[in-house]
Amino acid sequence: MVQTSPSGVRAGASTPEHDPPQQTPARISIRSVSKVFATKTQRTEALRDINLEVSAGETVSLIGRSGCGKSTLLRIMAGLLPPTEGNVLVSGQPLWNGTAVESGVLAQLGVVFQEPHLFPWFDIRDNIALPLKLRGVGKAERRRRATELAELVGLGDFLTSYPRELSGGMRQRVAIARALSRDPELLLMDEPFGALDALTREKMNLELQRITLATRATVVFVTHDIAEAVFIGDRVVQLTPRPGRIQSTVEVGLERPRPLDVQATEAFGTTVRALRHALEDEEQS
Ligand SMILES: Nc1ncnc2c1ncn2[C@@H]1O[C@H](COP(=O)(O)OP(=O)(O)OP(=O)(O)O)[C@@H](O)[C@H]1O
Repeated sequence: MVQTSPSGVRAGASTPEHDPPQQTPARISIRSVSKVFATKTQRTEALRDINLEVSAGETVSLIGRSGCGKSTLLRIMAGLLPPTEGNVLVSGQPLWNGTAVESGVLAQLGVVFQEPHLFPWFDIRDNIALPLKLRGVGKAERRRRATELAELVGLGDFLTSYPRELSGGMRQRVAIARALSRDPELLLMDEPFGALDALTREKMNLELQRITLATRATVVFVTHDIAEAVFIGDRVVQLTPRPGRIQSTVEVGLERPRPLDVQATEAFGTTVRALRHALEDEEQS
């Protein structure tokens, strides 16, 4: 386990000031992002000067106490909320052009939320294929790809079922398959398993690992749960609230694929304890 500087930027990673030439751009790069929510009566500085690089194929977990800005950061990365300052680069291309989003860059992203947001009147195959339909992909190709993805997430036998016929974990797997349907460069996940019971959640953690290893997807994963963050992440980035800033970054040096019982190992326990102490220290300061 390696803990890096409070800036959260690893040694050698690019920063706005020092852009290494001839280096493959990070899959996603958050450059000096700040976000202020302002109304007539209230001003909330949700994020201040966030810098973070995520490499291709890497999974980064974002943790922090409620209100520290995790969802705000993910929404900015997903093109749903413009930053007040700074920008997000996807494979070196700016996502934001002022308050407008570059649709070509947006097309490289897949997003999964806590609620799967499936269409009840579409069967599983059509739910998975919806982004392809919106992009004008022909029916035969859509069906082929949706079938392949349903199999990838373990739902090959449920292609013609409807969302109401599936469990919460299965519905969330449909949402993951749908997010993967466009072959995204990057999968952004905001508490995707937060509404599931503990056992289903563990199973989904394993599933996500299997899917990301199979697709080599780059993932940014928001969670409240420290153990989940460590199990899922190659790195865990801790945000601190008011304003949201990166407090620390922990490298998780556990090999993949990780079985569930990796959680009983000393290395796993040490990483979880270090993060818990960091969160407790922050609470007392
Ligand atoms: N649309 C908004 N308008 C005003 N303030 C907002 C808005 N969205 C978020 N905030 C504020 O920004 C801060 C960060 O909120 P955010 O939802 O990003 O935190 P979070 O870490 O995801 O919290 P949680 O873990 O509880 O989901 C909070 O103080 C919140 O009140």
